[in-house]
Amino acid sequence: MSSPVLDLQGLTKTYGAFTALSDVSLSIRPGEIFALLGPNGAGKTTLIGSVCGLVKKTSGSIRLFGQDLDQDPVRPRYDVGLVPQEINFDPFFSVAESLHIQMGFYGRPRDEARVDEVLTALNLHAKKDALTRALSGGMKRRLLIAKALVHRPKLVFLDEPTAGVDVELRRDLWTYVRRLASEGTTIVLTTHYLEEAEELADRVGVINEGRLLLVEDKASVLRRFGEKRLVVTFEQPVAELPEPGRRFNATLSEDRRTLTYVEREGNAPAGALLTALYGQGLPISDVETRRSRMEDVLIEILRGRPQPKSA
Ligand SMILES: Nc1ncnc2c1ncn2[C@@H]1O[C@H](COP(=O)(O)OP(=O)(O)OP(=O)(O)O)[C@@H](O)[C@H]1O
Repeated sequence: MSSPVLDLQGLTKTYGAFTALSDVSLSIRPGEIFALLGPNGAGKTTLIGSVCGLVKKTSGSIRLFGQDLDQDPVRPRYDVGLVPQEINFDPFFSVAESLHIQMGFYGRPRDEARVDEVLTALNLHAKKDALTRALSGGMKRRLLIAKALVHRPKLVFLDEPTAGVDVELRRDLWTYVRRLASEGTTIVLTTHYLEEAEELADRVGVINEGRLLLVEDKASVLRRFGEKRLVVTFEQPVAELPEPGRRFNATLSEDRRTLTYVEREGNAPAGALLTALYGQGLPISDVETRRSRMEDVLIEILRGRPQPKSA
């Protein structure tokens, strides 16, 4: 496998007696979209800040593009972009000017075409000459993203990029993030919109109280921690749990009209039970299935279901 874009070993950050990050080891692969998930105060922003130079780590090592930041804290960071949680630009610059300043800040030459390209991609070109303070909240967020990307970083941190933005912008951003990743940019995303992680991520990491609990492919996490629930409603109450239901360990409601089956990894598929029930000729009035979402899965993990081996 190609060498990691970012490699953390034993990363720890303490504030006095408080430990914000505890012995975090994590490798981010080139071109992946990695979602770092966890509750408020888990340590996500502290981790990102340590890589971007906003937080001074207490111990451990950070290698960016193969280079140890203790040895060279500046050069590798030129290829990193950060979309911070908080809006932080000078209100007196125009949109275009703030992007030119950003490029200069990252040591890139002035490049009108690049600024136009990023503004167009983020649907902000019409506001090119507006002062940043005259932008709406959603436009300010687009500009934050434009600023993080204008210098063509190889690794981009998106720290809750869609907090407080409308559905349309969220969808636009997802499309854009996918495009960046398909072009080879590596993305690390934190979000409390778990649907966002479910949509975008290749892998997820779950962090809580400064400790990384799990790192795994998204599909595998959903499969292993998630479940599929099949609810079958019969037209009339049945005398007892029909035979296929007993075989599958399904349950019957008190009114004997509804059968529920929970399919977890390793169980027989819900479809097989449904086929068997139809085979019995019992009149069924409704069938409902529900698959766990990332939100359910995260709650399960944070509740401390037996931990699998991390990747
Ligand atoms: N400068 C600081 N001094 C003391 N404690 C801090 C400081 N910065 C962060 N912390 C603490 O470190 C912990 C981790 O904070 P962090 O901002 O990394 O969480 P987070 O996972 O990004 O949370 P959120 O989802 O709310 O943004 C929190 O308990 C926070 O209060």
